[in-house]
Amino acid sequence: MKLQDFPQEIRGSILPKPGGKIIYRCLSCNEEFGIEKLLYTCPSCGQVLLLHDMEFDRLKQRTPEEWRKILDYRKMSNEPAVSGIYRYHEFIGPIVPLDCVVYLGEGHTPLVEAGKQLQEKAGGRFFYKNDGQNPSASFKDRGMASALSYINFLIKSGLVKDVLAVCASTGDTSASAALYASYLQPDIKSAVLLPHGKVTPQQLGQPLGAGAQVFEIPGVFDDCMKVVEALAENYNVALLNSKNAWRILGQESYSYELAQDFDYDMSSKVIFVPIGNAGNITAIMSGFLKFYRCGIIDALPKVVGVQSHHADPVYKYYLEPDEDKRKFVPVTVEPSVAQAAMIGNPVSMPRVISLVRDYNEQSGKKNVFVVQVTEQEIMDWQLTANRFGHVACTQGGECLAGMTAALKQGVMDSSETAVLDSTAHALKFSGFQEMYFDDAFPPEFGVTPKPELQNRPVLVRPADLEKVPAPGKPLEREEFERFVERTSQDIAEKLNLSPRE
Ligand SMILES: N[C@@H](CCOP(=O)(O)O)C(=O)O
Repeated sequence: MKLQDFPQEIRGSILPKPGGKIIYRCLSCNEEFGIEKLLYTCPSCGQVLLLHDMEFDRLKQRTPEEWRKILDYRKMSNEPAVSGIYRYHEFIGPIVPLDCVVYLGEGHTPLVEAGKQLQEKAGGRFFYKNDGQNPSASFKDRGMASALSYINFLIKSGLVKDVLAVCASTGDTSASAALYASYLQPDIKSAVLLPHGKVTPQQLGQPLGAGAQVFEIPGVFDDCMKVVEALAENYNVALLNSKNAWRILGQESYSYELAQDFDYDMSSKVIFVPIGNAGNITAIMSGFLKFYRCGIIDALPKVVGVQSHHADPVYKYYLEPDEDKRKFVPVTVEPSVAQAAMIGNPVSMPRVISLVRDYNEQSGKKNVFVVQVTEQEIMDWQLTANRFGHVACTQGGECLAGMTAALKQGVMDSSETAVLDSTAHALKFSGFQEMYFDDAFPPEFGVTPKPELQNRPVLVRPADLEKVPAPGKPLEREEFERFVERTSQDIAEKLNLSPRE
């Protein structure tokens, strides 16, 4: 819709102008720092940071009705800068001018309700939010659009130049970082660090294709992360992991979209999210809290983090009911099909601890939970979901397994509606499906295929045919007719088809 066609009272708010006052705040010592320089940890005490808008309360000058109207009307604008995560500009990056916004088609991913049969099998009503339908096929693009828009702003303001962006990754962050950096070249180049052999071939191909420098190193993600932290500490590079608080702001868009998808009614909703480096659960809680503080939603949904028993440090932390006795202990991860979340020492853990406290306090009750699932359950539920019309990745399977666990434990009840985060596209993780179908999982995964979920192609090659077509070698007419007749007969037999009357 053209700007002049929006209702008069809304027109001036469709394209937001820069505003607010954003600062970094340390989660431990509360010290505040300006944003002219990229910071990842507190220069005073070394703790992680979050970004705060010192003028956030100005957003409360608009009534909740006005906000909903503005956000809903923005949906109709074709202006690229407000077509993605910056539809929520005032909540994500209010200081970023619209001409610095990098939009590659991220955000506004489909929310798909599971069919009746699948809901019955799983025991509750649920939707998948398909974040694999982002440009680099994962939710990381939300955070990357925010981080790179901000860096673009710094470049355009002459505050930084010739940026080398670096990240450690289990595969999705690197794909996303490389994609967004390549869009902004020559001002930004990227280098990504991957744990050798622990990233799927599809994910490895993504940064290579985008022209990033790809380094594979021994160990697991946690080891790569330490190297990237050392690089960011000692060299002039821009760290693009979610330790970078701009990533968190962008990923808050997930919550804003859900609020909008449900017409701002978040009561009786349960949001399931896998926990890996813990940036996403941080962003989800933070996003809902901001909308709640402005009255845009009038209920905070329940948030349930899900972890595999092969990478469960956050689950273990919350097993201790007494808050004062809780102590965070990183774990050594074991192979996981939810490979994107195979992380034993999440960098956002201090943010999680602080936000869970805040979220529960604002909710007036315990409203954040963490459940644990097995590798077997993750695979079985991923394949089951996809048998019923979804494109869930293994992390999406982890969420559905988490929902069934939450129903059993009474964390969720049958009157509630769940939203499951399929964080990436199923195709990135098709190797795990192949292993399941071929019963080829190495024993350390602990996955035994259920025959009813396995599937394999069947080669049809009638034995009595002398010749069959081959690429570049078509058959003569009669031979070809014979080939079609015999092959269709064989398929009909295998499918048990009855001939037409
Ligand atoms: N699953 C992540 C791990 C890094 O997470 P980040 O959100 O801190 O960048 C990946 O895809 O690499």
